[in-house]
Amino acid sequence: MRGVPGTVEGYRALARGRLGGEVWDFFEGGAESERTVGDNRRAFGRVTLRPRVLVDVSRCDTAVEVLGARLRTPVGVAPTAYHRLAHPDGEVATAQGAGAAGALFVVSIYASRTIEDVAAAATSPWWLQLYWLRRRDILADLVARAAAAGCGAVVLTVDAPRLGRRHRDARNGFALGPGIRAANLDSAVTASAHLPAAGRSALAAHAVEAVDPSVTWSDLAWLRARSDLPLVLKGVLTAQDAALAVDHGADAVVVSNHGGRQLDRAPATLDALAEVVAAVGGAIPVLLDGGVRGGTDAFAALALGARAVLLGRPALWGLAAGGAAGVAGVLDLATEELAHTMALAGRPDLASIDGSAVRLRAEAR
Ligand SMILES: Cc1cc2nc3c(=O)[nH]c(=O)nc-3n(C[C@H](O)[C@H](O)[C@H](O)COP(=O)(O)O)c2cc1C
Ligand SMILES: CCCCC(=O)C(=O)O
Repeated sequence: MRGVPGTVEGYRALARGRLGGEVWDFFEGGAESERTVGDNRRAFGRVTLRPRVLVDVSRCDTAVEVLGARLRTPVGVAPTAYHRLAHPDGEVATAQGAGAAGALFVVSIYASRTIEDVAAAATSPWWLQLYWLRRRDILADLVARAAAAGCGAVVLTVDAPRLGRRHRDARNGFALGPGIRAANLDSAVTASAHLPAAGRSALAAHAVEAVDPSVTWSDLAWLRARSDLPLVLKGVLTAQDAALAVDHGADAVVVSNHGGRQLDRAPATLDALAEVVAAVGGAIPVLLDGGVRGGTDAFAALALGARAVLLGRPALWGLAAGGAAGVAGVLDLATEELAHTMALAGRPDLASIDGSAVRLRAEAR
């Protein structure tokens, strides 16, 4: 990659220059007014850091363990669909980039490379994200394949019984071209994602067809019975659902509003984090995604109780800008910024980043 960016925003600018308008809109966009997309960022803008001084920070250690995964950094890659939209090597490049950074990679059920190809390229832990498909036989087959390939956990996304209304994609009549497909799903199931129609997103139409909107807490036992892998629920935003997740045996939750792409006016994830952490009461790890754009954001989320954070769009920017090197570049930048913030805030390891390290102002400045 020529002209390696020194900031995550720099990768965004590079990606914008490389991606077609429709793909850019698909990556960048959110639901309805995109209010929640902005709120995720604004919440980080309200954070003030409270530094401690005269602490030995000659070594700042960002290593963390999550559900048995040993990671060099608490900044990982969130599941996002169809990485070949960003780079011809798709999720294989993402896995290589995450591996170079020692970071977690959560592979989407809508990955455009096979689980087996991703597993062969991965040198750091990876998990598989699922939507609850109407075709349970396909889900059962996927979790078995993932376990055989070395997957560390299954992440069930619970905030998308149908896709959010994303006006950019509808306006663009966004559909997948013939060259990029959900490589882990039977083409009979995915055909509708390739059918363009004026004024609607083919992906949204496909989701209505493919995803089972009737699933409830009691169905989790079905998934549990088909896999010994830890089960992570992604998309929890309230204390009530956090408590239910613990009651139903979830091994972790991800506080997420899907990057503002599902329920518009859902709370910013940083604002929802405290109530989820309190409700879980230390029983299981809590992760967060949404609006994390660097190590200082990660520091704030960790201080408010997250064990780790995930990057959605920034990982796609890195991938579009420079393939595996770009993904590693984004993750390394965030991790270096985290270590730097730890040093200047007098918190040399992740355990020392507690609630006393931050304050949330009422309004962003
Ligand atoms: C282009 C794109 C595709 C996504 N695809 C998925 C997906 O397949 N499964 C999923 O659970 N979440 C998906 N997400 C949501 C991300 O996992 C994550 O929650 C979100 O991007 C985090 O916010 P951020 O982009 O501000 O970092 C997607 C997000 C984007 C931007
Ligand atoms: C049916 C594709 C879903 C991808 C997704 O979750 C997203 O675009 O946010």
